[in-house]
Amino acid sequence: MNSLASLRLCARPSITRPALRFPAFRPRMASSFQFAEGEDVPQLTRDTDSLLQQGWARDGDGMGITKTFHFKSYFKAVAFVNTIAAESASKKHHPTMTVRIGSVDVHWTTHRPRGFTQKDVTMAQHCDRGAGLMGAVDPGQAPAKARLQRPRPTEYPSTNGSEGPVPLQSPVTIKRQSSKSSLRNLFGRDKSRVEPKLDEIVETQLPEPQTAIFNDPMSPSLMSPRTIDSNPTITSPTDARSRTLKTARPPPDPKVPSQDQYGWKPPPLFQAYPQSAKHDTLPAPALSADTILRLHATTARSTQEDTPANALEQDETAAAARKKREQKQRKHLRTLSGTINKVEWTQKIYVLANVGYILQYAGEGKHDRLPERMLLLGPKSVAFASDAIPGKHWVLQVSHNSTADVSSSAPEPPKPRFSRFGFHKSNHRRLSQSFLLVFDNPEAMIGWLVAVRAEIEKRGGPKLTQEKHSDEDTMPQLRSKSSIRQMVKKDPHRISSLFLQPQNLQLQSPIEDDGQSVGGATWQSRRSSYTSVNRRSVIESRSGSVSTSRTEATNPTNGSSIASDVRSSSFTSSNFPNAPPTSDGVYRSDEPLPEELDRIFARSPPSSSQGKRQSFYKSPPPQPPPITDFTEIQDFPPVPEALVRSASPPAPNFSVPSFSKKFVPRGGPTPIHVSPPASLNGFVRRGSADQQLPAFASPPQSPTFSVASSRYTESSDHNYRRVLRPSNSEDALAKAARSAQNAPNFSRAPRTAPPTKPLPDPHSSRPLSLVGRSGMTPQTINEAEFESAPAPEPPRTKPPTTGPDSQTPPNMLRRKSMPGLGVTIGPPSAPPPNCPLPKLPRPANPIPAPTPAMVPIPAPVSTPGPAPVSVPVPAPAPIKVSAPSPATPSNPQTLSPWSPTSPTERFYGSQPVRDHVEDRRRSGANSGAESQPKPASRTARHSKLVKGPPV
Ligand SMILES: C[C@H](O)[C@H](O)[C@H]1CNC2=NC(N)=NC(=O)C2=N1
Repeated sequence: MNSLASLRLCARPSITRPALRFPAFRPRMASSFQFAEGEDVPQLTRDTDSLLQQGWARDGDGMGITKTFHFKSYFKAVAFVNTIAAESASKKHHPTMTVRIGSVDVHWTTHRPRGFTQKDVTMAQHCDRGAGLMGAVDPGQAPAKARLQRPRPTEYPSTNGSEGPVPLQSPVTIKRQSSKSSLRNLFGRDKSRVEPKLDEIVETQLPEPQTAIFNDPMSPSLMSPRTIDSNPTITSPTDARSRTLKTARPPPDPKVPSQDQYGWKPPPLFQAYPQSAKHDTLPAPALSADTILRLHATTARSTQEDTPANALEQDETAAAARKKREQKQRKHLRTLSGTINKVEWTQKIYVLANVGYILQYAGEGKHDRLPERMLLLGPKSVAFASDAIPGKHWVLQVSHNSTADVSSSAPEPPKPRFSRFGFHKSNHRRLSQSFLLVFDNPEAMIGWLVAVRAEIEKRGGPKLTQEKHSDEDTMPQLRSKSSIRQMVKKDPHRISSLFLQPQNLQLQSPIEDDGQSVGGATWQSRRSSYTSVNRRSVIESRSGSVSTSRTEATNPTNGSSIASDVRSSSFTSSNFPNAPPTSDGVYRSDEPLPEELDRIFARSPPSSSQGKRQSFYKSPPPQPPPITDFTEIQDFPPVPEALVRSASPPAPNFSVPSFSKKFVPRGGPTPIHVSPPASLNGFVRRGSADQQLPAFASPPQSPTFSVASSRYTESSDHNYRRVLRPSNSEDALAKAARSAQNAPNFSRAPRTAPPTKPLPDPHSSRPLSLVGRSGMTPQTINEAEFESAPAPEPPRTKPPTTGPDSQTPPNMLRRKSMPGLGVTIGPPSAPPPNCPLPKLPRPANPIPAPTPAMVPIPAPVSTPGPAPVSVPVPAPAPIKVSAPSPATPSNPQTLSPWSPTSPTERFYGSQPVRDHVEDRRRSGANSGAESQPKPASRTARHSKLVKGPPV
């Protein structure tokens, strides 16, 4: 392609005027600019002057600004253009760019209102930054060389052939269009091409990958959902080169861990940017996410081992043993957390390539540095808020369950592209990895969560539940989510160290964790369940979004009872896609939500079988088309939902709602609002069987919290609490509460808890929903997992909930995580609703304790259904949990621990919020689920969802 073509690809409007000539005369004074109306002239003048000093020049009419950026290669120029194009799309402000072999002319002006604006300034500044990242050079350096050294764009042997230059968009297209043969050809070509490229690269210092990488990588990556771990070495250009060479010569060895195995090469940073749907520079612990998760998992496992016994131990007698175990686990967790904290933190650049993979680059280095790590998103991939890193409240975990997730236990419907293309299955499994993206604020995390889930959904993963866009709650939701996490962690005491572990467990668990979660008797298990729950909740949150829509529908049923309730209910519904069924009345089929259902399915499955993650990932969706899935979902729904709910119920819900809202906007792709309703409807339609789900959903509704950020919290909390307590989290909740009180240190839990309220469940709010959402396969939960899960839960209070239902075990696992959630927020479980949970319920039982948080919600619902069953039981516990979370807000003690720092805390810490929370608690305590007034409305909903079963 020629430069113009490439430009066109990138820049929409302005492309038309490719040849803007930068004005010969470039006034150095901003005063000569014609600013558009409404601009802050003084500020704009200052900014403009600054730009003029950075090489920008006023355009001919003074209504715009121009600058030419120089690059050593055409590709770099294109990469730069793509970077700008991405930002333009994001900011909805587009430049006119002219791409030349070694340079790019950029012109910024505002068409409406006509004139020069702050937007132009901002974008121009972005250009300067992007140029730096892309390796812009001085005018004299690149052009000539580039031309001489590099073949013209048209000449480039792109993998595709002609389109070498346009790596950005091609990937997606390629994926879809490409067939095995085409892919292979591409790869083959790449290799052959490698040498030439290498030369170029060497010269330019660009990684060979550029051409090849782009083309190949993208398509391959697209093709394969697997996670690829690029060797650290890859990072260095040199390494990359060597790799390239190696790659090119010998076909990829399946055994070799290198990227080659996967059939594609990682793109250098500058190439990745243009393709990025999202990118951020984030702090990362020295320990890899996998390592962290493993640590947690290990702990969890140990816990799980105990789990079996735990299930039995649920009895008071067992309590002592549990405590001991928990203590041990806690120690482990603490150690882990300590380790993590001690580790050095470095800046990493994370790029979510629109091709479907997440790339991690060193924070610093050459523009063409290769990714250190890569994770290919696929239907089995899961994204959710994680507590894996102690002290970090806004951690997005993205895991690819190659093996464990879906494939192992549940049905992996579609093995997407890899199988098709003949990728090495072995690699798949090997690849499963996780990313832990540490954000400093919920918004950022959510943004990523939404984006990642959208990518997962694109790849056949569970559909993202579109969450309602309640403008209002967005912030609260997020906060609430965070609070949820905190809740979970703190509640359990575990929070500090435990937080990490659980998550890890969960993360790891997907594959292995499941067992853990299942068996996880002690803390870890619980925590893991917690985590899972949270995650689930996150996932659910999306579903929650769906549920939100449900909520609306629900509202009708409930009537005007309480707005907050409604929200909560909606959350619940969202959380418990399935829930609707249970609630029957609650969810109305008003809105058909095929998509949601599908999503739910996908999600629900996770809940069903494997621990948390799987449940998350299980999202059956991947395989089955949304609608189609629907049908399937119906089959699975009960279980999956239950699982989902149980798993993430409490937290997820909460988080989901809030997230959903937030997500929706960001997540553009998946409209939260719409889907939720559908899911609800679908659930409803599904029939009573799903009720369980609904029940869960309702708990998840904890979203109410989010909704209620103000009011919601209370009402939702109450509900959640009620529900949750009974179901999973009783133990967890109780513990959580304790922890909250005892462990002010656990800033997270406390913090998160409060915030969560706003949305669904403060506890789980953000992460969970988010997490849950990503496509979990709907796989049916492994019974084993469930069982194991239950065990863990028992240790905590949850066991009761889960214990009751052997079925719930799967849920239990989730619940484990959920317990925490539950603790934090009653309803977490609800979130999962989106996913049609296949068979979560029973397994959950074992995990009762863990699930609590989530379980609570589910429990009620689940009672009826398998997965949900666990939920019901937990209800009591959840309540406690919720109480704790609420406590945070209401209870100074709790609060102090949690929130001191986080915004969420502030939010919840606010007197009004606290009051609400306390009220909820009180009401919850009193009525448990239904009795209280405000709660009543909520309760009613819950009752719909939850009541039937558990209560
Ligand atoms: C609706 C949309 O946001 C507007 O048309 C945007 C698109 N991109 C734009 N880009 C530029 N450069 N100026 C504009 O006024 C503008 N308007």
